[in-house]
Amino acid sequence: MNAHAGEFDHKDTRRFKHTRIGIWDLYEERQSLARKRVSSILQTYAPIIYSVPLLVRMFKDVLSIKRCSILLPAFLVVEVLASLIPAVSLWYSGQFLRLVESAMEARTVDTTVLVYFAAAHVICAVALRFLRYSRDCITPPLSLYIKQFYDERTLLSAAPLDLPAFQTLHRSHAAHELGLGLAYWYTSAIWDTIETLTDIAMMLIRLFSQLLVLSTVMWEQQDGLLLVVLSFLQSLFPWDSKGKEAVRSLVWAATTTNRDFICMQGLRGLIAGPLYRQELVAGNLSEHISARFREASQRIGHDAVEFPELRRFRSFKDCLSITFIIQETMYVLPQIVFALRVVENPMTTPLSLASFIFIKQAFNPSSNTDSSTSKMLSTLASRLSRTRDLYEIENIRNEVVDGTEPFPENQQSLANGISVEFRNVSFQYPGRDRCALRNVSFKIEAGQLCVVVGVNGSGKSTILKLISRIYDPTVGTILIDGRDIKTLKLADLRAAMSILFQDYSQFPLSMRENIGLGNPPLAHDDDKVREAARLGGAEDFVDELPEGFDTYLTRPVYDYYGDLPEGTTTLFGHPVDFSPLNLINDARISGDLGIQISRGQVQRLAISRTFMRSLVSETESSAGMLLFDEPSASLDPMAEHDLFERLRKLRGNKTMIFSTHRFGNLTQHADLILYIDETVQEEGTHDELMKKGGEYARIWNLQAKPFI
Ligand SMILES: Nc1ncnc2c1ncn2[C@@H]1O[C@H](COP(=O)(O)OP(=O)(O)OP(=O)(O)O)[C@@H](O)[C@H]1O
Repeated sequence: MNAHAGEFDHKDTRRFKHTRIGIWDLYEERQSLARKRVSSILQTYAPIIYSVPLLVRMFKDVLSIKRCSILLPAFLVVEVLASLIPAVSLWYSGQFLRLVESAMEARTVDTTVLVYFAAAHVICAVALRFLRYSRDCITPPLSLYIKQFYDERTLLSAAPLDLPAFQTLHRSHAAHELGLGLAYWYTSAIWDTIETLTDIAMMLIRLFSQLLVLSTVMWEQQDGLLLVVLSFLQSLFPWDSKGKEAVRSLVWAATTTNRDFICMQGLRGLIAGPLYRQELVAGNLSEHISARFREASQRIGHDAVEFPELRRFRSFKDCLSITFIIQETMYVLPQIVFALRVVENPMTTPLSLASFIFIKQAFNPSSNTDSSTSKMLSTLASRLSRTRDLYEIENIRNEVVDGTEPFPENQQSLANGISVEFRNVSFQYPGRDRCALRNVSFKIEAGQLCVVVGVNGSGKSTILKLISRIYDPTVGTILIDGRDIKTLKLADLRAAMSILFQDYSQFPLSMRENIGLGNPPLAHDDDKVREAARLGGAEDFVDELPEGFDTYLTRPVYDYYGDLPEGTTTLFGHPVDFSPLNLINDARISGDLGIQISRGQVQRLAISRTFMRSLVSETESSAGMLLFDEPSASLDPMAEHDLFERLRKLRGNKTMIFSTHRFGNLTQHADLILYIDETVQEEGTHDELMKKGGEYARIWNLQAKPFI
């Protein structure tokens, strides 16, 4: 779609026409018939016209790559020469045609000239082969360097994005592709665009040079030029409508609100996604899903398809419209003109039949690939849009604005903890109507142990996310050591605290790196990594893994295999068995070979990462505040008990904030308990809140009851 975000207001019925196509709602910009025709041509060439600045930027960037500054011009020179050769060849064919015509009239032929033409033809053919060979030599390194350059550049642009910006990116069109990781194939868009652009440019050079040659050759023939121009125009514009969609406006969008179709797509994703398979099998869900899918599909009927399919199917009838019939006629226009002129002047044929056939052949769809022109252009449109997406990533700005003041002023002060104060803070997640936090105020003094408790969805995690500035409050102020959090440099703020999120993840890296990333400056220090693993309770199980700390649980690289599946035999009877390759991997890097760790072990790994930052690096970079969001959710009671013991012993005077809905282990040691439900409902120590007999006391008693 060519409309930019914000311009497309489908509710504006004066500008946009709404059509229902099966389950899809199509919104198209209204256009007059004349505009529609222009627009159909524009639609074909518009991607190039609109993208000129983007293309200039892209070529500049590519030329700035060291080796490409030579390879790209060389590639273009070879391409230009190769596309001029058909014109040279055509010139000789024209001369040859004249020779034959005069030979037929005079009944004699000059053999020297004949040999000269034959030799010229052979030289053209050899030169063309040589140029194609040169192109094949230049293309692989050129495309490789370009891909590598953009691969790195995209990764570097996406890496510093904060969470809101990244989520915005994910909601956008680009993210759909980006979701596949900053995939290598995605960055190939640049090379694909260059290749398609070159193909189109060369096709135009070929056509124009042939036009020039033909005009010269046909100059003296009465209707020669007219027929040359008519045939040329056919080649230039995508008049042919065979199998193509009906003309549509440049600005359009299609959406569906059909719940059955949406559900069907969801079920498709559920079946395809490796993440869900375990639960599908365990929950015996396959039959249910199949039945749901069939039910929904039957309800929708034949319209249960993606929009382009449905649109193509429906637009068959458009192919019978008057416009399309006129277009078809355009194809045979040169023949009609030729026939009419012959009928008009039967005695003095304005153009010989041989010349006419010659012109037709010069613009023959199969020899000039003009039938694929529109296909090339539509391919270019999609490639350009991928290229634009790629550049868009660089333009995305972080939503959490960096502060300017260093923090803390004195690094030693971190050892005594950091204070946090919320003043009338409210927060609404982007796209949500409801507040996750409403008018929250509290103060946690430096060095205090604070436990935030509350039921599911009460806003506990959100408090921690605001303290670490994953998001900024919608209203209100947060003070860190008495200073507005927004004024502090983000890097300093985050270095001064360590946070373990509830939705921690296991990175697709080795165990060592999974832990080491908690504190990158110390990641190379094996002793520190091991110590962090011990404190986080991960050391024992990591040691038992096949490669110990070098083990990868998920292999981040895919292997590629031939087309014959494992277990079959080749034509010569050799069994196809890829297991030796697996063994190589087994020795080097395990991943995806059946190694799985439990959820609790993944949590221990994440805790070890937090320890790496907060406790191991006492001297190098000390964190003054430790934030833990449900750190023991997947731990067994022993592990939970040990973890809290270790944490309390190691924390010294640092501020520690826990979020939990399990009250027992921690709350009794807390200096401050915040009972949250959208806002602070109760506040105090365990004894104070028990005495108060409010909601905290009620839930505590509820949890303690089975043990008393
Ligand atoms: N990324 C998000 N986008 C939109 N809404 C969110 C997001 N994260 C949380 N919410 C919503 O904000 C509210 C508070 O969520 P929060 O995660 O802070 O609760 P919690 O008390 O930590 O819950 P739990 O005990 O289940 O972890 C909930 O209604 C939740 O649905």
